[in-house]
Amino acid sequence: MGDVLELDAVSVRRGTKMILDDVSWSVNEGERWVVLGPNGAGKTTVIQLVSGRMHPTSGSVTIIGEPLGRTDVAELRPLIGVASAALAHRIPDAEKVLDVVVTASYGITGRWREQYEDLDTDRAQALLDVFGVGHLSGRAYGTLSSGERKRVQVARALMPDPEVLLLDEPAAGLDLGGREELMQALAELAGDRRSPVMVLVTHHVEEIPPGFTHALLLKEGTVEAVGPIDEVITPQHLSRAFGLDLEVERHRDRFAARAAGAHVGARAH
Ligand SMILES: Nc1ncnc2c1ncn2[C@@H]1O[C@H](COP(=O)(O)OP(=O)(O)OP(=O)(O)O)[C@@H](O)[C@H]1O
Repeated sequence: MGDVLELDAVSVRRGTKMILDDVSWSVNEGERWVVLGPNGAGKTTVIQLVSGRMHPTSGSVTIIGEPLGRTDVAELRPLIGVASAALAHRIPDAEKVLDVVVTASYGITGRWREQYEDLDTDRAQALLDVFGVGHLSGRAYGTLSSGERKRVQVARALMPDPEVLLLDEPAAGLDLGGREELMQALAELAGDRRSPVMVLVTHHVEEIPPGFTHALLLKEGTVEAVGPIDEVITPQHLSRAFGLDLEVERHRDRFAARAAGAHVGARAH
């Protein structure tokens, strides 16, 4: 099977700063990837490249078999669903939740005069239902909690039935309940073979949903480790990437990490 996404020796430079330095990565059909690394490691830059929103300074990017630079990105965009804080900021507060999702068929935010087929509204409602926010479809987006908004954003990203789903920190800012509900919904999505290829960016191993198969671990714009998730999410690799001695546990399908030697009650009074 061919690569769905590929970075080949990609570097991105801004001024004198190398944001990505010789990064190679390939994503195949059926895979669910987590892109992990500390602040500033280059995770969002990777997402911008593979969503066709940025070109590399050197190296090549291939998106769904099409080389970036020799392809009309406008044609590729509907094939790539993205949920990110940057895109979420563009959703008007007054927009009805159903419309937030339905407008994604046309790659726009803000419903204005477009006519939608019943089929589209039915699909949007079904996606909201899958993420447990179907009962909010008539509400204004601005009235939702951040957890509810995150789920609406993922439903929106899935609306055009993309071949790739890119999720940039989908659990950021959620409380424990909100995070766990989102993890469950993403785990179900990851476990469904009809789902698109998934790439999820996070700083936290606790935010990797069950069913994710591979990981790309970045450190200061370079690849610290890449491959099957069990080979990448190890104390050695995470300690090097985050620059401190870490312990990593795996319980069933979830990971947890903490500083080595950190024990409850260890703080002196
Ligand atoms: N236009 C720019 N000019 C200079 N530096 C930039 C520019 N855009 C991004 N950077 C820097 O590139 C680095 C990588 O940014 P990126 O947003 O990809 O990291 P990240 O891993 O997503 O970080 P975070 O976890 O904090 O969101 C950061 O140090 C950032 O400051």
